[in-house]
Amino acid sequence: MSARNPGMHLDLEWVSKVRVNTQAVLKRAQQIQGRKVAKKQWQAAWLLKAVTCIDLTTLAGDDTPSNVHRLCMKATRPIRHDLLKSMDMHDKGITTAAVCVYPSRVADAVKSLKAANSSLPVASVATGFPAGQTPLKTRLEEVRLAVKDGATEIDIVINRTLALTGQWAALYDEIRQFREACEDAHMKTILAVGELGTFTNVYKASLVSMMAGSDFIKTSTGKESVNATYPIAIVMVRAIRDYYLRTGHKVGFKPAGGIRTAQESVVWLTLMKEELGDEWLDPHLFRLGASSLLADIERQIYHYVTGRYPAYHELPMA
Ligand SMILES: O=C[C@H](O)COP(=O)(O)O
Repeated sequence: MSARNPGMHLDLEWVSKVRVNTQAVLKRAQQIQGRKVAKKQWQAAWLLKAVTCIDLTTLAGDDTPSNVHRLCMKATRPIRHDLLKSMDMHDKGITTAAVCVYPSRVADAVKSLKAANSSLPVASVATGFPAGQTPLKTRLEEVRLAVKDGATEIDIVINRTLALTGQWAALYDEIRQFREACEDAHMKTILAVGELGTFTNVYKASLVSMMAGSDFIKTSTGKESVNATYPIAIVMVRAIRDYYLRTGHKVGFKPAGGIRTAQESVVWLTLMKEELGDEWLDPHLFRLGASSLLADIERQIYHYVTGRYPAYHELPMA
């Protein structure tokens, strides 16, 4: 992770002046999606880069210590060793960026990774994920407990009621409190963009979250009906750019929810490269929140190495 974003005072004048040009955003998103995809070794290199930026996630009601253990093992060895060897990448220490689990499963993940001698970070969603509709006291306690159990990254959800009713000062105060409860754990703030109504609201919520000290802003929980879309990402990364230009603080970006294909991961990397530059093509400033994306990436790498797609049993851990 990079230097933390300390945040700043709430600048309501800046927030109130925000206007987003919807047509321009849609046009830019189309341009980026239309870029020619790199082929062969260039594509394989992009896919390995994407792997290193994944927060490998399981957020299910039926999560158990054993499926969390399996997730952790996959995160430490995301691509089959022989495939990496064929690409001469077997000794590069390729892992995902982190694993991401519910607060009750943090201790399981920490235990599995420790047993595997891995220093991979454990991220935990918190603050009444996914809806955020629990009392503030409970949401704060959840953050503290996840940190106590060993989470070094906390993905908080914002209070959408406050954002939708324009209570930006109250939203800022809540996020500030979450940031304090995180202590040294890095904080990713989930906007749940599919529930914010307008691009202008998404931009305003991004700004307020960064002003309150978020280290990353994240699109979605994966549980809303609209999750990570390219137009919404354009709005959020432009807020990141504007915040950086005004304050000098670099905030990371994490699209999450519904990202399933290797091809999509390349579009996300292209978007980051074109909008924020090469520095944001790194896990300290870019994460892909996904539960099933890695399986498709490994499948495409298998195809690159062998010239054919694998049968199910050939990538059993995918
Ligand atoms: O934060 C990560 C998301 O919840 C993952 O969503 P997904 O299961 O659609 O990949």
